[in-house]
Amino acid sequence: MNAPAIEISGLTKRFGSFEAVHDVSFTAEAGRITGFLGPNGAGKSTTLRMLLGLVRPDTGTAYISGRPYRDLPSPARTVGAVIDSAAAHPSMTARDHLRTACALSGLPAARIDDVLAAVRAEDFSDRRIGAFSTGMRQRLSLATALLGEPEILVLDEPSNGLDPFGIAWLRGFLRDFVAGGRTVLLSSHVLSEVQQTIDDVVVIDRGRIRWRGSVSDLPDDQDLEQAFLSLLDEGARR
Ligand SMILES: Nc1ncnc2c1ncn2[C@@H]1O[C@H](COP(=O)(O)OP(=O)(O)OP(=O)(O)O)[C@@H](O)[C@H]1O
Repeated sequence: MNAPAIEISGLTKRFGSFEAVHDVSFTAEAGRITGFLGPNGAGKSTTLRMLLGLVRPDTGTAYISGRPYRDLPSPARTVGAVIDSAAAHPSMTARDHLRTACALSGLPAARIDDVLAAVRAEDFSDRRIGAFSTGMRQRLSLATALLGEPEILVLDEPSNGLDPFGIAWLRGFLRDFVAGGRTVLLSSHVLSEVQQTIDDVVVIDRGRIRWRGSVSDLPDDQDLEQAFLSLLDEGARR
C-alpha cells in the first residue's frame, strides 16, 4: 500500500504554559476528503500550520507525500494550501496577486487563466482585492493554491464566507479534485456544511483527538453534527 498523502504523528504544541495541541496523530488518504473538525480554539489551525512548516512543533512529525514540508523539492507542485484568505494585498487585483504568487514559486504565468476559470473568478479577476467579499477572497485563495497543480490541498475553513451556492460549488469542486486520486484535508467548525463533502472525519477538541473514522462508520441514526456534539459532551465529562 502507498504511504498516506498526509501523515501526522504525535504533534504537540505549547504556547507558553498553554498546550494548544496534544499528541495529535492522523492521516489523510489519497482519493478522499478528510474533514478536520472541532469547535473554535480546538487546535485545528495550529495543527495545519505545523503541517505546512509555519509553526514549529514541540514534539511529533508531520509528513506530506512522505516528507516534512520544508524538505519537499517543489512545495507548490505538491501541496496547495489555504490558511489565511485575508493575506492578499488589498491594492492588487486578483490577477496581479496570482502573477506574484507564480513568480515567487517559480510557476508559469500561463496557469493564471486556468485557475481563475477553475474557481469561477474570471468576472472579478481585474478588480482590486480590497473591494472583495469574503467569498471572493476564498476563491482567490483557492486559485492561488491550485497554481502548482498540486496533488494535495490543505484548506483551513474553506467554506467561511461562502453563500449556499458557493458551498455547493466548492463541494463539487473538491469531489472532482479527489476523484482522480488526489487528496484534500479541510478544517471546519460548521459541521452541517461539510457533512456531505467529506469521506473521513478527525474530531479535535481542546487540543486532543476525540474520534477518527469514516463518515460511513457513524451510526445510521446520527448525523455528523449529533455525533460530534455527543463526542464533545463525553470529552467534557472526562
Ligand atoms: N501564536 C499563539 N500564541 C498563543 N496562543 C495561541 C497561538 N496560536 C493559537 N493559540 C491558541 O491555541 C488554541 C488553538 O488555536 P487554533 O487557532 O489552532 O484553533 P482552531 O481550532 O483553529 O480555532 P478556530 O475554529 O476558532 O479557527 C487557542 O486557544 C488559541 O488561542
